[in-house]
Amino acid sequence: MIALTIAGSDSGGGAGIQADIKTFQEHGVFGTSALTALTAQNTCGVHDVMAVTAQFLGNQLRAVLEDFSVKAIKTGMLVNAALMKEVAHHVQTLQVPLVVDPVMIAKGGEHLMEDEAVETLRNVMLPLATVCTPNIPEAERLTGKKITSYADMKRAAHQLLSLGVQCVVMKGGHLHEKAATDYVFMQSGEVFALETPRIDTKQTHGTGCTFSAAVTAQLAKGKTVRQAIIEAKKYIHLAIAYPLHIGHGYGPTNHFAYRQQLGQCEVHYREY
Ligand SMILES: Nc1ncnc2c1ncn2[C@@H]1O[C@H](COP(=O)(O)OP(=O)(O)O)[C@@H](O)[C@H]1O
Ligand SMILES: Cc1ncc(COP(=O)(O)O)c(N)n1
Repeated sequence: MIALTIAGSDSGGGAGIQADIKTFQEHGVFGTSALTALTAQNTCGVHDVMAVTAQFLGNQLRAVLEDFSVKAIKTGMLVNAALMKEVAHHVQTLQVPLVVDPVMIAKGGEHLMEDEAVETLRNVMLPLATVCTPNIPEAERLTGKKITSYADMKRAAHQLLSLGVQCVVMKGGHLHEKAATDYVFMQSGEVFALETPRIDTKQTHGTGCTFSAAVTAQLAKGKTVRQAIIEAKKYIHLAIAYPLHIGHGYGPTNHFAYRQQLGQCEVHYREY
């Protein structure tokens, strides 16, 4: 099985392309990549960003897509509107699931996407997405409305579904302090919540990338969207629950924890 990640490089190895490829590998999926940017980054912050040109991104995508039978694709840090349009140009005719993680701001507050690119992310990338995985601030930015309750989240999800996204995973951790709950809204009208205990930790660098890469790996293996999201939730929970304790800031998650069976993870599933 082969998956493709289109994202930025994190020199610290916990987020971005590095997190994606490690996650693919841990799921038994061969990872290919197209880089949108290099970041000089560690667990303490992002020190510098160098974006590639749209032409160079296009060359990487062509090289990968003309040689490999890619079964699922994810996008992470896309930087600017020109790179988003280049990605859309290459993926829009492919009949493979696309996971769009709308990466905007790093945990340390540094911008990973130009502000004005939000419109292109919404109008060009989201209509192509099988799954979109915003956290609350990203969903607020995409919809232009504040989210402080389940009702707000539902309204925002429906706004995103109306753009053509097949499934919206609202990472609602920001609303429920005691649990890490994600709310899943499907184009079919199905809604369910996935809940795991919230781990009290600072070692959350790359959680969003890792979660969306796990969804992508599962889709590449032929799992349904629902199965992929549930398995990814287990993967990210274990990666957070058994940290590596490396770096001096917000440490990375443990990409090995799931395959090495370091612990159990019960995902509490609730239908709405
Ligand atoms: N402290 C935590 N304990 C358990 N799960 C968490 C914790 N923080 C985040 N998660 C889970 O990790 C996944 C990624 O979410 P999140 O950290 O909100 O993404 P992002 O990096 O985009 O902000 C979600 O499934 C979320 O529920
Ligand atoms: C290259 C790159 N891409 C994405 C993120 C966001 O990380 P997170 O998964 O913690 O939101 C990051 N810090 N660096």
